Amino acid sequence: MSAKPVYLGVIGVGGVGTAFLNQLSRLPSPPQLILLARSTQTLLSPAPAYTPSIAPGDWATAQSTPSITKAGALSVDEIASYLSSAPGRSVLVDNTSDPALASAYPTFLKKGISIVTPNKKGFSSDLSLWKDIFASAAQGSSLVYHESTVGAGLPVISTLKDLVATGDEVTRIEGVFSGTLSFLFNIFAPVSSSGSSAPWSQVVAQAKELGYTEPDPRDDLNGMDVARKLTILARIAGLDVQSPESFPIESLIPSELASLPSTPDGIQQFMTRLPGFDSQMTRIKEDAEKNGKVVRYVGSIDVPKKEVKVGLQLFDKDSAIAGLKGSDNIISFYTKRYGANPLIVQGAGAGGDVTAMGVTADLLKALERLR
Ligand SMILES: NC(=O)C1=CN([C@@H]2O[C@H](COP(=O)(O)OP(=O)(O)OC[C@H]3O[C@@H](n4cnc5c(N)ncnc54)[C@H](OP(=O)(O)O)[C@@H]3O)[C@@H](O)[C@H]2O)C=CC1
Ligand SMILES: N[C@@H](CC=O)C(=O)O
Ligand code: NA
Repeated sequence: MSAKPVYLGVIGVGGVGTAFLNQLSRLPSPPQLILLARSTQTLLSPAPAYTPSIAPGDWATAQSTPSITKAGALSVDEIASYLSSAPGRSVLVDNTSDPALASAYPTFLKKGISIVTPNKKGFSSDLSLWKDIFASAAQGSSLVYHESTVGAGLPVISTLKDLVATGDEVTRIEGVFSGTLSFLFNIFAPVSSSGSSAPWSQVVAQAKELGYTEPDPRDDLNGMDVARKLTILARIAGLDVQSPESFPIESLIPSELASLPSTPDGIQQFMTRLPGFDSQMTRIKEDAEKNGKVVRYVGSIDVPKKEVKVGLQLFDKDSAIAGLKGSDNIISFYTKRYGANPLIVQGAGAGGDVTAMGVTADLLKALERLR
C-alpha cells in the first residue's frame, strides 16, 4: 500500500530553518512542502491543486519560480485554512521564536494540522496555553512534537516522556541547559586558567555569530531561555508550573542595559554597549578562581519539593559540569529506577544543524503516524 500524501508548511528560515530545509531535501520520502514563510514573505503551492510543491533544496530560488504563488505575511487563519484544505494530512513546522505564532498552535491543532517545532514559547508560557495545546491536539486528532525545545537535538524530551510513561518516578532533573551559556563559560572561565582571556562581551558576540544564541541574545543572558526549558521539563514531570516567571531567575544582563527595547536596534545597542560592563563578569570569574573553583550557569528541578532553580553556581574543576566543552549541555535525570546513578544525556545543546536534527527527527515520527 502506498503512503498517504502529507503536506508541509514551514515558517522561519533562519539558522535552524535553513539547516532543517537542507535535511528535508535529503529525506528519501519527504512530505510535500507547500508553504514556506519568513517574516515578510510567503511562498505557496497554488491552491486548489497544491502542486507543484516547493523544492526544499532550492527554496531560496523558489521566489523566482513562476508556478509558485508569492504573498506577504499571512495571518494565522489564512495559514490554517490553506494547510487544512490540502488534500491530505498536514504538518506545520515552526522554526521561529515568535510567541504569537506559538499561541496560535491550538487553532492549527483543532483543524487537524500537526505541529513540529523548536520554538519554546508555546510550551513554556502561561500554563493555560500548554493545556490548550494538548487538549486541542486531542480534539483535532493532530500531533505535537517539540524535542528541540530542550537540549536542541539531544533526546531530552523523549527520554523524560519515556521515563514518565513507563511509570518511573522522576525525583530530580539538573544540569546545564543552555548551549550559549555553556559555550560562554567554557571559553571565558575555562578549567585551566592559562586558557582564553577573551573578554565576556567578545565571547557573547562569538556565540551569536555561531548561531547558538536566541534571535535576541538577551533571552539567553537573562536566564529566561533556561527558565523556559526547565518549565517545559517540570510540566512533563508532572508539576503545574504556572509560567517561567514563577521561580527566581539569575540574570547576567547589567542592570544599566536591562531597559533597552526588544527591537533589532535594541539588540544592536546592547551588543555595542556590553563591552563597557565586562569587568562585572571578570569579577565573578575571579571570585570563583580564588576558591579554586569555576563558575557555571545551571538549573535544577526538585520534583517532590516542587522547586525550580536557575542561576550561577560554583563547581570543582574536576566535576563533569566544569569539564564540558563547546556548547555542550549535560542533563541528569534522577529517578526511582535509576537510583543514585542518574540517567545522563550530554552533547551539543545549540547550533543550527543539531537543532534541525531534532526537528527533522520529530517530523519523521509524525510522518510515521500520519501516513
Ligand atoms: N539556534 C539554536 O541553537 C536553537 C534554536 N532553537 C529555537 O529555534 C528557533 C529558531 O531559532 P534560529 O533559527 O536560531 O532563529 P533565527 O533568528 O536565525 O531565525 C528566525 C526565523 O524566523 C522568522 N520569523 C520570525 N518571526 C516570524 C513570523 N512571525 N512569521 C514568519 N517568520 C518569522 C525569521 O524571518 P526573517 O528571515 O524574515 O527574519 C527567521 O527566518 C527559536 O525558537 C529558537 O529558540 C532551539 C534550540 C537551539
Ligand atoms: N539559545 C539556546 C538555543 C537552544 O535552545 C541555547 O543557547 O541553548
Ligand atoms: Na532535545
